[in-house]
Amino acid sequence: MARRTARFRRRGLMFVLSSPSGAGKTTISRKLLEDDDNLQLSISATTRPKRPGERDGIDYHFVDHAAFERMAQGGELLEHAVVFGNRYGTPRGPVEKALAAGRDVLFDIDWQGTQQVYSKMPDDVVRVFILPPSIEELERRLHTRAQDSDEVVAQRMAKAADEMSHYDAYDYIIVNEQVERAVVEAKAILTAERRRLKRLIGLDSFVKQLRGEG
Ligand SMILES: Nc1ncnc2c1ncn2[C@@H]1O[C@H](COP(=O)(O)OP(=O)(O)OP(=O)(O)O)[C@@H](O)[C@H]1O
Ligand SMILES: Nc1nc2c(ncn2[C@@H]2O[C@H](COP(=O)(O)O)[C@@H](O)[C@H]2O)c(=O)[nH]1
Repeated sequence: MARRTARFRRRGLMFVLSSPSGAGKTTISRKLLEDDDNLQLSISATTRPKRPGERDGIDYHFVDHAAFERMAQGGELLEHAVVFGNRYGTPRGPVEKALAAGRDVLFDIDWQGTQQVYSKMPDDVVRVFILPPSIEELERRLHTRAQDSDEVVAQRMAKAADEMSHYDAYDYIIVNEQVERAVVEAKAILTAERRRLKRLIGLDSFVKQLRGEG
């Protein structure tokens, strides 16, 4: 007798990482994306100047102020905020398309953006806040990244305490001491959130089939 393979689908989720600048969001994100075919990065638009090694359309969509304003006014951004004096925003189209196709989307956005996406799509958003092991280590990381001037590093350190004050608006906290450990923890959260009952579509008929009712 042929085996019947009952199937059910899942709506994609929005996996949001926030932290003070330099705590390790980009590092952790890259490792998550490397190992996970069902996860894609939301590529933000920003008016910030490109850092050495950054590529347009891969790390960010680098746009001027007029283009950013057009996107914001035209409703093309799911959220947007001013961070460290530059504008950042999440293009809406790729996110909606991915979620509908059951793909998960990873966001590296600040607390203001997290608040906006959560208020619009609370059932789809999983919020993770990354803390550094100490404030001294955070400063060391910003300096060793060697991509920002001392002035920019000082500006980011001055904002770190304010950023961290928003930790309690998140669902999960990861202290990024050892990057491998932090990645394991982020993967565990993602795996568990993917199995949440509320994200599964058509489970009812699968269970009916299992119960011999289908
Ligand atoms: N666990 C860790 N131990 C040591 N260094 C780390 C660790 N995690 C990240 N780093 C290093 O710290 C620096 C900052 O990390 P990263 O760029 O990932 O931070 P970020 O949170 O994305 O910052 P931003 O918000 O400014 O984009 C990088 O040079 C990275 O290699
Ligand atoms: N609200 C949003 N914040 C964003 C977005 N993209 C990035 N960010 C945050 O900005 C700071 C600085 O990033 P950097 O790359 O200039 O170091 C960091 O906290 C990011 O998480 C966005 O689309 N919306």
